[in-house]
Amino acid sequence: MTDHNRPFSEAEAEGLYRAIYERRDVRSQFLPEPIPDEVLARLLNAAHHAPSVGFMQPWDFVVIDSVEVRQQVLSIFERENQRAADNYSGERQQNYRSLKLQGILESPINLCITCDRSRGGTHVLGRNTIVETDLFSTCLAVQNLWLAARAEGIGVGWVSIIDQQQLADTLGLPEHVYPLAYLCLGYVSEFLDQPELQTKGWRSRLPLGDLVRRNGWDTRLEDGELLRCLSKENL
Ligand SMILES: Cc1cc2c(cc1C)N(C[C@H](O)[C@H](O)[C@H](O)COP(=O)(O)O)c1[nH]c(=O)[nH]c(=O)c1N2
Repeated sequence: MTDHNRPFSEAEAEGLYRAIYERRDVRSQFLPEPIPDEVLARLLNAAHHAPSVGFMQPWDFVVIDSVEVRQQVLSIFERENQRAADNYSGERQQNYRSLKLQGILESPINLCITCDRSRGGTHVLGRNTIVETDLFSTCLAVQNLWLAARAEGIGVGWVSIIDQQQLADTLGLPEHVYPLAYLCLGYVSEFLDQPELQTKGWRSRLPLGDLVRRNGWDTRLEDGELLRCLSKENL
């Protein structure tokens, strides 16, 4: 009988950490080959095993392989991306415009992970005070899928430069269903070592030691073992 309480073997733990560290947001490296349904089903099942407030499971998965629908979503992206570029000027704007921020048509499958805000009725256990916990839960489903996809050699790119209402209309979502994540999925030519925004000089990973505080906001880690270990992790 399997002992479900045993810790992961070293190789299993390493696999999990690999998925975490080598997961990338993918926009430019998609290959057109299709994702077999069997593999897609595994990814959706990984998402479906995410934690959720009151076991609400507020997600649905809208699988989009129609080129026509994807073209409509791309148009929504293009309008919003133009507006986003207007937030910058000069060199920063040029850099922004040079970034590839979606792979809607290049990836074989787009997936909208939605959050049904009414699932489970009016009183969901744990959602009495913080009503956004249904959205948080759905984000965890996205992350489960993202990590499982990495382990399967499949890239995922999250496209959020999109007007949510226009997206909801395009997909015919009911009013109580929120389009939380629009994702592009496909096999890739490579997974980059670093976030693309970092290699393109947009923004770098922050030093972890600067982000850890103790017992309250005002106390940073000045020295000690934890800070030394965190600095090592950062390398
Ligand atoms: C909620 C949310 C929304 C977006 C993203 C992520 C998340 C979590 N990211 C991807 C983001 O840029 C990326 O995760 C970071 O740059 C870090 O890179 P890696 O994911 O580690 O490769 C993203 N990327 C992109 O090209 N277009 C987009 O619209 C978005 N939107």
